[in-house]
Parts: sequence; structure tokens; C-alpha cells
Amino acid sequence: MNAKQLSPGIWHLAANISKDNLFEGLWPIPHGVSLNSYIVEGADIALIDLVREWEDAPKQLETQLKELGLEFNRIKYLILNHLEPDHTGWLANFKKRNPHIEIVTTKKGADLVREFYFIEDNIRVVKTGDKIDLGDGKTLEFYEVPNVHWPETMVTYEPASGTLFSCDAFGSYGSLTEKSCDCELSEKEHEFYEFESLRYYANIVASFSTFVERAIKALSDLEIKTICPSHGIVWTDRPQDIVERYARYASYYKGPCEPEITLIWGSMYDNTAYATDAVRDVLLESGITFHEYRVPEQDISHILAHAWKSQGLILGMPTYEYHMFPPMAHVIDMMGRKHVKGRKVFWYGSFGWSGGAEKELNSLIEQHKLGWDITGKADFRGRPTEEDIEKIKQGVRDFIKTVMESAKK
Ligand SMILES: Cc1cc2nc3c(=O)[nH]c(=O)nc-3n(C[C@H](O)[C@H](O)[C@H](O)COP(=O)(O)O)c2cc1C
Repeated sequence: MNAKQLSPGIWHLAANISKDNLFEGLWPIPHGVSLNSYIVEGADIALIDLVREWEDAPKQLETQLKELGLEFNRIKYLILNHLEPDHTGWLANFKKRNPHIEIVTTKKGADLVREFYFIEDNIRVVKTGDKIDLGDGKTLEFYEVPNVHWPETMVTYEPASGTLFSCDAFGSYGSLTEKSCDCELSEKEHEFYEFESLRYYANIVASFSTFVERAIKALSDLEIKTICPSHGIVWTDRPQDIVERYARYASYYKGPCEPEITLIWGSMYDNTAYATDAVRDVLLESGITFHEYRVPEQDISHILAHAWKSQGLILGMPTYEYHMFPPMAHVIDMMGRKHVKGRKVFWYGSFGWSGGAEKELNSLIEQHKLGWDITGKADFRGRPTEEDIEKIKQGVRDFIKTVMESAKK
């Protein structure tokens, strides 16, 4: 990518990380991810957020700074909105190249700079309402937004241009092309980034949804014309769209969620798979929006995205060694960790002799305080009989009604 001017004195820089990596060492990024940084130039120059030494990210950033004719020693301030290493991993080596740079971060951020990078000098601690005047009409204002998504997080606002540098808030997965602003994207490209923002939210931010709501409220008095997140596209045209989208995602924390169902199932010897065909037939007939995943073949990152927005979950799980099929237990455990709470649930599955899946399901619900409402179930021995299949079909029909009645209108 090239450095891109967003408004007079403000540039977007981005390092693209390829699909061959896992985000947070855990989440697949089949379409890559961007690490965004920004330059704000008044009489003094500030660089907002850094990159990690990940693939050639520092080199990409350095090349873009060169395009702007910016030597490192001309940058006076390095603003660290958030200390997670994807935005700071290069810090120690960057500082060696620019020893006089002043690092600007929150009090908790300063602690992390010391603890992660052993840097003690030239750190300016800021709190909500503090400002730095860069000269030539450019000012940076700071607002703490704790737990979006680490405790030290802040955002930076430049009032003359109405630009909010929001770090992880309002971000998404997906590498960037030269068309990195919302106003340049086709409907199809918007759809792509929309799902990548949902997946990013469900994987990274979901657990902190109440803090997201608090941050959106705290920032609501700012006149925001452009939103510059640390991952994904920049919102120059319709910044309210991504704010509304994030507010909607945050609302799924308490529910209700969308009138949709996520069907997740696994099967060793196709007995539960056979019953799944019946479940799918009913879902298709009903016309309800549903998302189907088989585990362990399909990844948890995508499952969480659809589960996060779905009012209904259907779980197909055979019994395995007196417990549920382990990949299903992994999915439910992850839903617990990511606070996919308060959903309507229907489950079905095959067992051989004593069963055991249900016991583990109840124990996971209890352990993670999931508050799931199990409105129906259909377990069966071995291969499902015609009667079993009828019971499953009727159960799913009833379940769809419950989901539609209780979902967001
Ligand atoms: C490794 C393994 C462990 C199993 N453990 C149990 C068990 O503890 N209790 C039980 O009732 N059935 C158990 N079964 C039987 C399965 O639950 C049964 O075969 C079921 O039909 C499998 O469904 P599927 O074909 O959808 O995988 C086990 C099967 C396998 C292969």
C-alpha cells in the first residue's frame, strides 16, 4: 500500500499481513489483516500507533514514511492508543532509530511500555481531556476508553478535521487495497468488510461489549467526520455506519439478537450427520436465515461470528466417552469465553448406550453462566429412526417459532 492523504496534514499508513498467519496466534485470517498507523502533521509531527515485527510490517511502514519524505527524526510524538503488541511490537527497535521521540500514552499504557519494552524515558502520560498542540491548527485530544480492548486503551481525536483515531474500536480483519476508504468501496466490498468486522468483533472485542457501549456514549459529543481504526478500512464518508454497526454488535451481548440460527454439529459415524440433513431441510423450508458449521472441519472464528449475531443456536452432538463429541465441547467452551450468552438453544445427537453429551452441555452452560434457554432436545440411540427424525423436525419447527418471537424486531 501507499501512504494516503485523508485530509490536509493527515495520512493513513498501513502494513498488510498475509493470510498465512494467525491473529493473536489463534484466529485464522484467510483475507489477511492490516495494521494501520497515521501521521498528523502540524508544525510538529505525530505518528499514531505502530506495528509489530510481523512479516515485513516495519519495512512497509518505513517505505510509506519515506514516500511522505518523512525521516524518523522528524517525528516528535508517538501516540500509543493501545499497547497490544500488534500495534507496538516494533517499539524497542523503532525507538533505537528515533531515541528522542516522546511516547504518549495513558498511565496504564506507560506501565506496559516499561514492562513489555523496558523503555523508561520520554514517556508522556495523558488522561481524558489532555491535549497536545502540534501547531499549524492541529491538536490531538485524548480520551480513555478502558477495556476496548485492554485496560490501558485510549483514543485520539483531532478536532480541526474531526478525525477519530479509534485503535481497535471500529476495526475489522481483511487486508487493504489502495481502495481503503469506505467511499471507494463497492457494495460487494462493503459486504466483505462487514463480515470481517463482525468476525473481528466476535473474536476480539465481544467480551468487552459493555465497555464498547460506554465508549460510544462517552465519545458521542465529538463531531466525528472520519474514523481511523487500527485495522481495516477508514471511514471518511459515513463514519456513523461503523459506529452504529459496533453499537449493534455490542447490543447482542445482552440480546435480543438477529432472527437467525447458527447450526453447529459434529459426527463420527454419520448418525448425527443423518439427523442434521433433517434439521437443514426444516430450516431451508422455513426460509429463516441460518448459518451451518461442521466441526472440527470448520473454524471457531467464523462460528463465533455467526453465533454472536444469532438469537438461536442448534447444536448437533453425539456422545463420546461419556461426554459430548470433543470438538463440540470446544465450540461451547469458546462461546462461554466470548460471552455468547442468553441464546435460545435446541440440541440433538446420537449416543450408543448411556449418553453423556447432555450432562456436559449443562455443565458448560453452568460453568460459563451462559444463561441459555434450552427450548427443545432430541437425542436418539444409534441411527435415528423415522420416528426420531419426525421428532427432530417438529422440534426444529417449534424452535424456529421461538427464535422468531424472541429475536430483535
Ligand atoms: C470413541 C467413541 C466413544 C463413545 N462413547 C460413548 C459413550 O460414552 N456413551 C455412549 O452412549 N455412546 C458412546 N459412543 C457411541 C456413539 O455415541 C454412537 O456410536 C453414536 O451413534 C455416534 O454418533 P455419530 O455417528 O453421529 O458420531 C462412543 C462412540 C465412539 C466412537
